[in-house]
Amino acid sequence: MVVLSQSALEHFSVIKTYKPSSCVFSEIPVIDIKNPEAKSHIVKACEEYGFFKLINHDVPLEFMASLEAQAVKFFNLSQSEKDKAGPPDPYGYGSKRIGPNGDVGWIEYLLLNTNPEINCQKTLAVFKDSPQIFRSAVEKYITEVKKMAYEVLELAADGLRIEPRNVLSKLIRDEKSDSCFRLNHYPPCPELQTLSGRNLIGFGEHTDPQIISVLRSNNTSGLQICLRDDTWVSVPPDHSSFFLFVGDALQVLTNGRFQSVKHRVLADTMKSRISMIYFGGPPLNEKIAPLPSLVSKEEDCLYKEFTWCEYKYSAYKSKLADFRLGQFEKNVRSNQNQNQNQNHISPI
Ligand SMILES: C=C1C[C@]23C[C@@]1(O)CC[C@H]2[C@@]12CC[C@H](O)[C@@](C)(C(=O)O1)[C@H]2[C@@H]3C(=O)O
Ligand SMILES: O=C(O)CCC(=O)C(=O)O
Ligand SMILES: [Fe+2]
Repeated sequence: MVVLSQSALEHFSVIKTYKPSSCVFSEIPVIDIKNPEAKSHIVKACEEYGFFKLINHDVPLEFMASLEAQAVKFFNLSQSEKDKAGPPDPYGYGSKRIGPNGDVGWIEYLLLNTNPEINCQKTLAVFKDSPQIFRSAVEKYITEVKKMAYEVLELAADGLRIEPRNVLSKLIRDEKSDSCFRLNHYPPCPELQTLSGRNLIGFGEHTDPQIISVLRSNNTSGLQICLRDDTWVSVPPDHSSFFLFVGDALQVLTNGRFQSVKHRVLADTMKSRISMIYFGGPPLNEKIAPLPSLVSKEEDCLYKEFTWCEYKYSAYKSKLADFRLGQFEKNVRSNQNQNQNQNHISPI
């Protein structure tokens, strides 16, 4: 990614934030996956925040480190080399532009389908003499993270007392599951120092459309989540743990009992942030609707049924900050309420 002069920054969004010390998320739910009470802790965190930190997992730290090293190797290549893995369609390398509808951020990324057969040739080709090293680092990491995500969804089903316990996990375990994986790089932006009290958006606010997202980053901060009272809080980084996000599809499956969490990433002046995120999605033809065991009366059912393909299609027509679930609610909210993006983002 090319380093830009300050005048060139004007295409990006900046926001005013509170002093960093006053908005650190100190109450972040930390869940030990091996704790016998983990199932109820997961349910509580998904209800209250749609987000939690997971510790004591079995994903080997060396898998995280090897993949991070491969990501650094890729992002350190020249711009012209990286561009050979783009543009994202949606898979492949992208820089600054996120999605097809005009969103931009201080970011470059690689978006991959978790099925290695789909569309990753152009990315592998960039690794010239060592594509197999990159591919194996991605596969080893994803295999372990998926196992952990299945277990989390099974614990969530136990905590919700729904049966069978794989009712949620089977959706992302299916060999046709439409899951994807993203490596993000947020370069440092020294020019930010002159924009006192303002922050540059790395990845704009949004909810993830899938069932569950599992994020791991290096030790650089930047991730923020939006609490129920609409305040943004910074999540202290922890490179050996995972951060899990409830996605829109899980919100629908639980009839709104779990809520997808709005999150965003701010760029840092000095440090590079590298993150890797697994997005567990259902098969394209899977019908998504509130699970009958979580809806006591028909009139309490909050969402219309849709296929994952329909939701994904509509997501790709939306902008990052749009409230994508609105059109699938049974009692469609007014346009004004549907716009959740109430933060004041201004060009520089
Ligand atoms: C602006 C967009 C990028 C996105 C597709 C979309 O049209 C709206 C949802 C975005 C998002 C957010 C979570 C994941 O990073 C992602 C891969 C996804 O599934 O939905 C991205 C999409 C993308 O970058 O292609
Ligand atoms: O890079 C990060 O830390 C989060 C990015 C994110 O939310 C996403 O890729 O959907
Ligand atoms: Fe996200």
